[in-house]
Amino acid sequence: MDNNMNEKTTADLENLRDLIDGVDQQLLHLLRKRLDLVAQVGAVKHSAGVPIYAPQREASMLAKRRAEAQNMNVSPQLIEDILRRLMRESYLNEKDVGFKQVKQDLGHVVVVGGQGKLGQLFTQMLTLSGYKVKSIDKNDWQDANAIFDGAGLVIVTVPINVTCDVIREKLTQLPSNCILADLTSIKEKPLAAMLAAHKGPVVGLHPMFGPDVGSLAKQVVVVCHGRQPEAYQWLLQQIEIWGARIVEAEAERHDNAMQLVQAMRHFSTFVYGLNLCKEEADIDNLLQFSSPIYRLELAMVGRLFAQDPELYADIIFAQQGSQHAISDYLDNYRDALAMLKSGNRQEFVTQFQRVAKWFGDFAPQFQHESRAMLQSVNDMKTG
Ligand SMILES: C=C(O[C@@H]1C=C(C(=O)O)C=C[C@H]1O)C(=O)O
Repeated sequence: MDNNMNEKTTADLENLRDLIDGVDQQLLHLLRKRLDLVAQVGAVKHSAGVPIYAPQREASMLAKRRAEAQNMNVSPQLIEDILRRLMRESYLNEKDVGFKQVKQDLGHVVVVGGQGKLGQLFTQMLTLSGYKVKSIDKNDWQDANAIFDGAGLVIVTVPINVTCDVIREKLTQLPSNCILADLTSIKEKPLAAMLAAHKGPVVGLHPMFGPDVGSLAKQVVVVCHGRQPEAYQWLLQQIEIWGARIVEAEAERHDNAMQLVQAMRHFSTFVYGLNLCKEEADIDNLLQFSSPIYRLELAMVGRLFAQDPELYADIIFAQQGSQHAISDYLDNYRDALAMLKSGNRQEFVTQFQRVAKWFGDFAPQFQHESRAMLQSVNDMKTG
């Protein structure tokens, strides 16, 4: 009765609500119990070196709970949603006990760009796995010799536009058995620069996530092999123990995909924001009228502008090829606009059907996936 003073109520309603409060409190105790068990799982995994994320266990557990829910006349989707949310919590909690250290006799790790957000994330994950990590950043190069001496792994994670220069100018004297890796979101040029600068093991990595993920469970790390894969196999295993999936790719193909997945995507988001700004759209007002999908879209656009412009400039300006992808988009936009201006409604329907056919089974799959997202956006609403 504390905060629902203004909402209409009756004695019957209050009685039922007390019972619901009791059930929710029991749920809370069960959650505590589950978290404690998960913490024990985390400790066992830590000593056994078992990955934090166990997809087969999850699938079989979900299938059983869904079947049981059905028998109890509970929506299977409800229990699945709840368990998925709980599993997300598990990944975070399992992380607290640390991770098994795959490579015991490495020497230390140097993170070049250790002050950056991704550098900090990898430093944290490596430290949680028992490695000694030293960081070197813009202003520390006078201490370089001491920092690199005895390093077993050097990870470069500096802005894209200086990555190759840093590799070429600073990383030519590494110990010969040291692994040289980078985390840049383009792969061809940094990989070539690393292979030229260093004669030992080389690997290109691209973590396909931002530094705010919390846990690496289910995230993807792209690997482009450079030289002596047997020497850095342990690193890939270590990343898998953190919960991520390793996807091998050829550098040129990866970079081509990034023109669409990153440069084009972020650029069109940027233009969307620019347009809202120039049109002096009233965001408060738009939100008042927003459908869940608009809210989600605005969130995806707005979150870009909460981040570092340099990072996105880097991604968008990194590859010449991105300009072609973006120009093609503009051409298609222009053609579509001409179709609209000419009032050719039939042509719109025809093109729509063409795209739908091209999406094929992905269209209904994406509709299903996005339904869950839209519902949770709606759940987030308060007043
Ligand atoms: C708890 C575990 O770790 C993860 C979390 C799970 C959960 O919270 O139920 C299930 C599988 C794993 O992805 C486990 O392996 O059992």
